[in-house]
Amino acid sequence: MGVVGGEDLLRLEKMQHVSVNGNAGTIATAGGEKIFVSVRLRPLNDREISKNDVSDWECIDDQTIMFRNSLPERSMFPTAYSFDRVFRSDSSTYQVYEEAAKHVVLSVVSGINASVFAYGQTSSGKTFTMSGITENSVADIYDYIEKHNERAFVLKFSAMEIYNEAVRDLLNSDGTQLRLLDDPERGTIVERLTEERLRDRNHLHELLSICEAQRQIGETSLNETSSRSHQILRLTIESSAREFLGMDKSSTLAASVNFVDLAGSERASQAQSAGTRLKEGCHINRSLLTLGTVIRKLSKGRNAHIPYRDSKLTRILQASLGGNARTAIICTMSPARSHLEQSRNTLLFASCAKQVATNAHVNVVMSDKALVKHLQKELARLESELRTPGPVSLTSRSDNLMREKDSQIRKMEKEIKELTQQRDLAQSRLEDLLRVVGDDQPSKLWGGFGDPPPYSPHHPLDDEISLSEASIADQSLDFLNQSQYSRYGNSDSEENYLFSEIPEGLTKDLPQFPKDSPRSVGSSLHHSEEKSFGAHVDNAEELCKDVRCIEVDEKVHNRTGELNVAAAQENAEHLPLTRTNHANEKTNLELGCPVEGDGGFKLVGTNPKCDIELVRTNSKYGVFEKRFLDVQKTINDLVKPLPDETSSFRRSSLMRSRSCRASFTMNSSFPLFEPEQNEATPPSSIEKELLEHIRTFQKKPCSLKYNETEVISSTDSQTSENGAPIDMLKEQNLKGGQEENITSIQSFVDGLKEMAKLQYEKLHVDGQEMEAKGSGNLAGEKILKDVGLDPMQMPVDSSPCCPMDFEKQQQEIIELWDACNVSLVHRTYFFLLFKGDPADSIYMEVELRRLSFLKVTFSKKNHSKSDSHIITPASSMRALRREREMLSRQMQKKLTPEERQSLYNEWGIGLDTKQRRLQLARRIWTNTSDINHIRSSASLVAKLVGLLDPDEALKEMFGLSFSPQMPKRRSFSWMSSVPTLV
Ligand SMILES: Nc1ncnc2c1ncn2[C@@H]1O[C@H](COP(=O)(O)OP(=O)(O)OP(=O)(O)O)[C@@H](O)[C@H]1O
Repeated sequence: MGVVGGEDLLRLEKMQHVSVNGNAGTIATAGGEKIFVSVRLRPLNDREISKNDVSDWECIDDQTIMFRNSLPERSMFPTAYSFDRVFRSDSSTYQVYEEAAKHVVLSVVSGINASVFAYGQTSSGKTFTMSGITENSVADIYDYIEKHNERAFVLKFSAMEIYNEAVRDLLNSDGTQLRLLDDPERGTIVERLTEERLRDRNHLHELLSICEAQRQIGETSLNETSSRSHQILRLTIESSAREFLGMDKSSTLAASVNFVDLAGSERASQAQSAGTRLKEGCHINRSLLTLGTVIRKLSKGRNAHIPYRDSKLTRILQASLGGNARTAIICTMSPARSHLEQSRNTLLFASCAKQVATNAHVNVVMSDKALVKHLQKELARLESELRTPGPVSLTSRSDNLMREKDSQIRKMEKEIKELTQQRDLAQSRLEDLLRVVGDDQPSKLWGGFGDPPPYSPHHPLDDEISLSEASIADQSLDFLNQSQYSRYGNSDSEENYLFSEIPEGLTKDLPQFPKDSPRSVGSSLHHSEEKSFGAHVDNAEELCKDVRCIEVDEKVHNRTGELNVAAAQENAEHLPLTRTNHANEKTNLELGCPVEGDGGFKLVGTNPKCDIELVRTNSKYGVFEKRFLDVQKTINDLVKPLPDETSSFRRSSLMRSRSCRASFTMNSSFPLFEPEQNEATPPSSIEKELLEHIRTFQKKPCSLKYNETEVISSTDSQTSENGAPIDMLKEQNLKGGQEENITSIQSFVDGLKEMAKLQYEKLHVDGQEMEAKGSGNLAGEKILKDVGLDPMQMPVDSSPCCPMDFEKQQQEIIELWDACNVSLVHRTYFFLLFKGDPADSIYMEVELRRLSFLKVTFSKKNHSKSDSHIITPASSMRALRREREMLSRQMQKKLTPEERQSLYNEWGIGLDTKQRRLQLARRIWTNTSDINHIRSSASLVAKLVGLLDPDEALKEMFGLSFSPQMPKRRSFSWMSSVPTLV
């Protein structure tokens, strides 16, 4: 872009058009214009040279600055950054001015606001650069004025600094703090700021010297004359044509140019600041952080809230950053290796700034005289309109209009009322359903429906972090990292400003690496003072991944909310709902409890306690109990001492039961196993018979149910996706035409019991036949064949429940849980419940098969997108992540700070790191090969979810403690365990 010359000015003036609503108007330039961003590298200074520091940065061309990978361990980092212009360390300030600032600065003479900023770490050369820029600008502006006698120019100058978040007038030495006021037309203005009308350029130079003298300077270990404040020098130029040249002579162009020399970001540790310097550093870093946030948000577009008001600096510079101004930012940086991280932060800031577009206008000011003239003309036009009689008198026309409008308004009001009622109703239903589907994060679910809460620099998750001033100074100086941390993990609200907010241009400009490569560009975002760069890469990668997930997550979250609702609705439709007592319903639903109705229960709790409660409070519990006792009796009958002579018969009964167990898991009401397993092991005739029988009673309403209603307990929810297993099962049932088959552990156990009964009957019949034929052994063998097992392959003592087998199975299950992203709460329950008791064998086996099936399903990757109820690896992963977030919140609620601290120590989480709770939640249940890790994980989760008496609660959860009279399962042989199992 060239310098605005006299011809440009004339052209602009010809374009003028003036708003009639005020005495100031604007003419838009063509579309938004991006901030012009340049980078200036300074030479190594004496201090750096004396410390044998080396230069790590090089400008490889006019637009690209590159990090020289002289250190092998840093070779993984992205290295190249492109900007509008980059300047080598030997570039002169004049060159910088000419190529990076002049075109912006001189817009001011055309009535366009302009701003030039210097941004960079302390001692990087901001003041050095800005004083040269200001000087050259003043010279050029005055040269321009002198060459354009046809216009009369009025120049005014004001100067301020923001020191420790207080605004001070640099042209007034009384040091009073100035207030900021909001002017509807002019934006933020500084009250009582001195504005000197300039006589000539010397006058301006004098004032500049005063400012220099007034500005807060302090010595730090990095800069002997470090600027401790942000300085804003403002030159306002008004111009009007001296002679009438065919344009409206009475209008004036007015614009300001700001020269902004920001204070430098600094690490307290590096600057070795203390006391006053440290306090200054904190203020500097904080305001720079806000500036970074504003720039970053602007770089993403203007739809989001831009927190200009979070600092005085951004408030004052609002127009320059995203409004009516043409802006150039010069980022200064040291090439020294010791400042590597700071330099990278500067480049990231610059990359963001590059994406920001401003919307500069030509500002035209009308004189009062011209305005009066314009208004008079307008008045005359309106009067003449009034005087002209139309076909309908004006009064009656306006009356009609009024009536029409009134009726429209009434209609709309009615509509609004109806819609509001509908909305409220829908909302309350939705709320209920959301609670019902069991996500314990209502706010999170709702969060997606509204705006995210306003940004707060102090994130709730940071609440455990007590920062010393020094650490604030350090931590706040990295605008990107800081914002990442401050938002990271807050799934309740916004958590989404992380990697996604890195300007696209940056990635474009950087070397492209494979997505999964540690070279991924995102790695450049993360930074932590204490850690090595190598470590940053890993962390940043992880962080960026998370960031992506979180971003996706929020969308997904809303979607999940919808799905859950849909799922709940669907489930509700398929459940035998009965009339409900609405007064109780609300509370029960809130508790995640089933709701008792007149004739049964309206289900759908996720709270295990409520499921238990259901059984106990059910008016038909007696029926349930009787039913149970019947089954139990049947079972006992089944395992009554069998005829002595038939030890093989005993064996075969065991084998049958095992075989049936297997076939049950394949074909019974646990449809997860249906397709695959059938192919693998075709059912034998007896199995077919049993299965047919099971299907029949499943189709018979409530034949196995203890009541008219069905219960889906939380134990059904065996992956993290709330409600998903139910959906999945239902889906499959529907496909298989078994619509009424609502599966639960409860019904699973019921099925087992029923099978046992069938077996017993079958055995009884066979036994009789056998007796009749006098060949018991043969009958035993027949049965064995019927169930598809070869007695030779199944020695009687081959119980899978010997400790070795149990551990093997347990390990397998743990691995599969991990692979299938199974809910941590489910894992915990299961793990704590099944500890190697032989009686657990069948449950272990079922779990193993269920998980194997799930894993196979996951690996198929053929879920149609419309199958929203099917669990996919991605959906279960998301749900697992939400569960971990929930657990991290539970840590805050359930653990004392001391307990947390000891856990952090135990789990190797640095006490000075951020998001410790989340870190911990993310670690649990991850090391599948370490049983101690698994134990600790389970015990922690149990504590967090309030599992006070695991032994008691868990058994009920898994439907094992039906019988109050049954003692703790302590059966030590597989044989004796059979009755209790089936
Ligand atoms: N491009 C350059 N060429 C030569 N010397 C430079 C250059 N940039 C800066 N310097 C020197 O480096 C020192 C620090 O510069 P300066 O005071 O401008 O840094 P700063 O970024 O304004 O620091 P602070 O934020 O602490 O105020 C000064 O002595 C200055 O003369």
